[in-house]
Amino acid sequence: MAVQAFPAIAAVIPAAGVGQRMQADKPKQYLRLHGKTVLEHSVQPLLSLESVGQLYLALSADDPYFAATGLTDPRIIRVEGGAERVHSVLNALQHIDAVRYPWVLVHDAARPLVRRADIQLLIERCLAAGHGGILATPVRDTMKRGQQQVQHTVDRTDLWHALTPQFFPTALLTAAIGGALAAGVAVTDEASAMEWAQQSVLLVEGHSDNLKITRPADLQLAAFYLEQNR
Ligand SMILES: Nc1ccn([C@@H]2O[C@H](COP(=O)(O)OP(=O)(O)OP(=O)(O)O)[C@@H](O)[C@H]2O)c(=O)n1
Ligand SMILES: C[C@](O)(CO)[C@H](O)COP(=O)(O)O
Repeated sequence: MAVQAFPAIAAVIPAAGVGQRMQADKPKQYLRLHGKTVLEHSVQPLLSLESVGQLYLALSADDPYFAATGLTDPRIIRVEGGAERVHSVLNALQHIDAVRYPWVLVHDAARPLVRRADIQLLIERCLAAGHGGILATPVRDTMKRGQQQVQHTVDRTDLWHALTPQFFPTALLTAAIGGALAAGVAVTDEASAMEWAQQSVLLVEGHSDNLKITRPADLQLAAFYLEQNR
């Protein structure tokens, strides 16, 4: 029996989106990428961690695609998604026994290139710090705010792209998301809710190829990255 290096961890995969920006004939998490669905690629690195005891997959109630994936790991528990990503995540969190699984990883189904090593680094850094955190990459371009015209340049000092997974104490995160939603706060990632709850959030630099499949060109880019010796 291998010694468990980390405490028991639950994982949540929000996978109930329709992928409107992808303009595809099915939700982007079910598009094929190197012989597997995007979802399978996104889930595999989390399932490869012995410390992940349960993986909650938030799917649309009428999802007709999941059954055809190769995802049969007994740790996978299907739950119903919600109107927005945050509702899918919260519904999954509310199924977790936070005593048995005191920590939770939340990872987008649309991020198929996440590296196992980056997930392990996130967990190690957060456990050492004693609070949660996120994988992120520093912004490299000059950033502008505006619509048709530039309003102004945004100072990019200490500016990061938030990625996933995001890793937090289960009970704290569940309470923070519920509170932030009740307060009318826009919660587009788990860290937004933890910031609202005035909890510390660690920034852990991950690889910039951990992209979110969002628009059509992203799938080709993901395939290109997979062909590199990563
Ligand atoms: N109601 C929703 C909306 C999104 N997601 C998931 O949240 C992740 C990130 O969201 P996003 O990239 O915005 O996916 P979609 O909402 O599907 O994309 P779009 O906004 O283009 O429709 C995806 O894995 C998506 O499946 C979810 O579980 N439940
Ligand atoms: C959670 C996330 O991937 C972090 O960057 C991002 O906020 C998801 O945003 P989306 O609009 O739901 O794609």
